[in-house]
Amino acid sequence: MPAKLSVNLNAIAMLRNRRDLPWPSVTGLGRIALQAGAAGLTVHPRPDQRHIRFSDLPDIRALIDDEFPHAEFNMEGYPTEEFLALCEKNQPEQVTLVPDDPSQATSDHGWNFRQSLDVLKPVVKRLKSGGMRVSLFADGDGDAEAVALARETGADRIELYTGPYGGTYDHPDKAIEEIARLGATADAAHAIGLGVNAGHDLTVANLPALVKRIPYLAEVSIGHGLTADALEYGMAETVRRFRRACGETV
Ligand SMILES: CC(=O)[C@@H](O)[C@H](O)COP(=O)(O)O
Ligand SMILES: NCC(=O)COP(=O)(O)O
Repeated sequence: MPAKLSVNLNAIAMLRNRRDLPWPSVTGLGRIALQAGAAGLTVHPRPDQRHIRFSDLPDIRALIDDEFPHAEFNMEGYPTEEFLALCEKNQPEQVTLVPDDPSQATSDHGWNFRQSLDVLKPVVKRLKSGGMRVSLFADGDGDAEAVALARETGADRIELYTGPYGGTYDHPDKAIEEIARLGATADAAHAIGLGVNAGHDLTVANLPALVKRIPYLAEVSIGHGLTADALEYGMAETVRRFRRACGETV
């Protein structure tokens, strides 16, 4: 079963924010991605709104509801009251909780489930009671005990942080090691009924090995590498290339 592709629009929004102008359009590029067969759209509305603005969220919600009712909206963020209220207002199909400090340049680690269990449990319950699926950002370090704790929060899925794997683009031997670690973590999650997503620094080049190792991978959310390719191939053709890399026949 191919992994579903969710296109992250953060980088599009970062480009838009360079000027006080409405282009490139976040919803316009999101529409092209969905028209090309992406399964959904992902955004990470960071507290400083450096790229995705809170005002983008209802526009993306409306795009999916009005034009692509079978697509999914995935919102990522740290569970502050502000972020949780944004989730409850915009009702994404999935919320991906990440342990990011507002000062972080990007997401670069998963949850410490041993330390954060008591924080995550009520948040997961609140979001699920609001009808949203919950995924937790997790390091692909093969720690089965941590995965069991992720399950204990009540979350539906984990999202494997694939940044270290993405960074092995010029070290094939290290890529094999990272795939093994990610696979072990995924297997531990799958064995106890947790769904498995993945994201961060994924590309057309590194996706096939990940999808092959984790055949039950539910979804990959991709923004930086996909946007870079879209500058070269256009968004529609890039989405088709990434869908093929996810195992889809396109
Ligand atoms: C959670 C994750 O790995 C990414 O989706 C994250 O949203 C990237 O954030 P930036 O686009 O702000 O780097
Ligand atoms: N959760 C990962 C994501 O949404 C996009 O990450 P990246 O492809 O921008 O690194």
